[in-house]
Amino acid sequence: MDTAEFEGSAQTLRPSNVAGYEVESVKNLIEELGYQARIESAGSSSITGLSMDSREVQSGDIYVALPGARAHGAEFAQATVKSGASAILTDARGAELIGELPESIGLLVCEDLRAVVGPISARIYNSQPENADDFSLFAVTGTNGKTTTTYMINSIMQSLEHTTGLIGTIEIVAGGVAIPSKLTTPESPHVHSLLSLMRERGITSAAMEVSSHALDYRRVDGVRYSVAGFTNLTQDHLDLHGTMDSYFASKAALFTPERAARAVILTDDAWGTSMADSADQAMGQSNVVRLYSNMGKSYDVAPQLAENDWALTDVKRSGIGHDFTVVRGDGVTLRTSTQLPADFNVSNAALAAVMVAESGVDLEALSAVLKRPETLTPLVPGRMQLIAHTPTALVDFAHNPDALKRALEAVEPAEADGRVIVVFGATGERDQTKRPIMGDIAAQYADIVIVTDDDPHNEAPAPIREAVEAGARAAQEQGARAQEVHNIEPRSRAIEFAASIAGEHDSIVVAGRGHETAQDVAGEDLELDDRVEVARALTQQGYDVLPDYRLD
Ligand SMILES: CC(=O)N[C@H]1[C@@H](OP(=O)(O)OP(=O)(O)OC[C@H]2O[C@@H](n3ccc(=O)[nH]c3=O)[C@H](O)[C@@H]2O)O[C@H](CO)[C@@H](O)[C@@H]1O[C@H](C)C(=O)N[C@@H](C)C(=O)N[C@H](CCC(=O)O)C(=O)O
Ligand SMILES: Nc1ncnc2c1ncn2[C@@H]1O[C@H](COP(=O)(O)OP(=O)(O)OP(=O)(O)O)[C@@H](O)[C@H]1O
Repeated sequence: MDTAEFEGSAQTLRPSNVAGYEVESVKNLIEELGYQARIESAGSSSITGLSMDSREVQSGDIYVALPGARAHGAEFAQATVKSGASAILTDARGAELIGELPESIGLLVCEDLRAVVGPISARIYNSQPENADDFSLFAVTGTNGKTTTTYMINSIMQSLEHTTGLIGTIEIVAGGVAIPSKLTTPESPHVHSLLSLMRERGITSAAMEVSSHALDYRRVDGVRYSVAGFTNLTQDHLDLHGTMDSYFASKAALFTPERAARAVILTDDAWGTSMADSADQAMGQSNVVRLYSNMGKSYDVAPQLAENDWALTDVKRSGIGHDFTVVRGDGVTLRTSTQLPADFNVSNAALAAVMVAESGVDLEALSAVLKRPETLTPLVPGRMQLIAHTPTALVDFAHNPDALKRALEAVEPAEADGRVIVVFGATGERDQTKRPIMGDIAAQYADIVIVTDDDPHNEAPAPIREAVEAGARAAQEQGARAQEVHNIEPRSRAIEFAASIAGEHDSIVVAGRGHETAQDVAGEDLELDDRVEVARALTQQGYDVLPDYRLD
């Protein structure tokens, strides 16, 4: 693989084999999709790319000027002419805003812009050629576990000798080469250009995180996954979705025949069951697979399984992880293990294994690679990432109530005098209702609660901390476990404090920021890597840390 050719970001990289399109053919495609479009000006330049952001327009692009929450994309259309745009696709209001355009630039008007931009991107970039079954494309959605599960799928597919791609929160990787990106799920023009680029470079399997934002903003329209998986649904992102029901509806949109050939749904609670029922209705029962994982714990009595459903059994603690088996209703059995800590990683690993099994790979080959302990133990940066053994110190990305609870449960010290110490905060300008709830959970599952800043963004940090602290103190008053609740900023000092009070038998969890290396405070990115801070603070206290984090 030629790494030099990947220089650029998900926002700028384009496949090379792109046929040109005329404005007329884009109009025809919109009509084929069942929407209306009208040509204001045919223009004279061929369309070879697509962009939804004026700042990313490249020569030959059709610029899709959308109305947004803050601006109308049409306000930036004139700038795209200078960047070499061939045409502009906008709505009637956008067409008015744009004003005069040079004759060579096409202008197409349609009122359903978000609905058409994905399929148009798919066509322009030919991202999923018809009858091409040589590419396995996996999608994972759910509140928590998307990144971890996609890393696990990626690792399995690599073990099966595929050249793989990964698209998600931490990074986009194509054939081992990282491509910088801004979003968990990039905008649809980027998704389609990346998929096409991956095909061009000989990649045969990709795993992708699909956020609820992506489904709401139609970033994966025009993509059809071989297998789509669901992890779980718990409180998060209510600032966008308003209610859990509407959050559920956003996620359910992935499990439709247009978007996925097959679905694997973790069915551990009422949301999982509803998701599987909804998928049954949309995709037909034979294409929907239920996976019963009992939240990552062994079933004493395995549930009654339909022929194509799976269940987790025989979970046994092994090192910091677990050995386990997944069994299908028809008797197929896969025994495997993961060394990533926590019950939820057993669920994630089971989901990854079953999604790959359901993608049509050879089950004997799969069974063989799953026997290797490393297959389901990829390094997932900032997810339950161990920094030191004594005391146990982990950096984790838990930034919502369920993840925090389950991360804290997973680090319960083995020794009677061991305590759980948690350092965390809440993000500014996001779901405010989470703040006291996370404080409450911390006080219930930790002995020492240290509230600090997460990414305040443009919100004042002190009131965010106070809201979290109030939740912890209220729980404490009701007899929760926490002996102490502290409110300390900045985050590095909170981590230092945790290290300074930690005894050898304690567990420290620094939660919320995971792999992130910059903290957004009032629009300024301050350098901050929890893993480095934890290592530094523990080293100062005379504790040893894992080799990757030893200071020179
Ligand atoms: C809340 C949210 O998701 N907003 C998305 C939305 O923005 P918006 O409606 O406010 O757009 P706007 O700023 O009014 O601009 C309108 C249009 O003008 C364009 N524009 C704007 C300025 C300019 O100079 N030139 C230009 O072309 C914009 O690209 C946009 O198309 O539409 C834009 C274009 O489609 C998205 O880029 C933008 O995502 C922003 C960047 C974002 O940060 N989204 C986050 C919250 C997100 O999607 N996160 C999820 C993960 C969540 C999780 O699981 O934690 C993700 O998948 O990453
Ligand atoms: N299956 C799970 N159930 C509950 N919590 C989980 C699960 N898997 C991971 N977590 C917790 O959620 C955090 C985020 O995990 P991960 O990054 O894999 O999920 P994600 O869905 O990609 O999250 P995000 O969309 O916020 O990036 C982890 O650090 C861990 O605390």
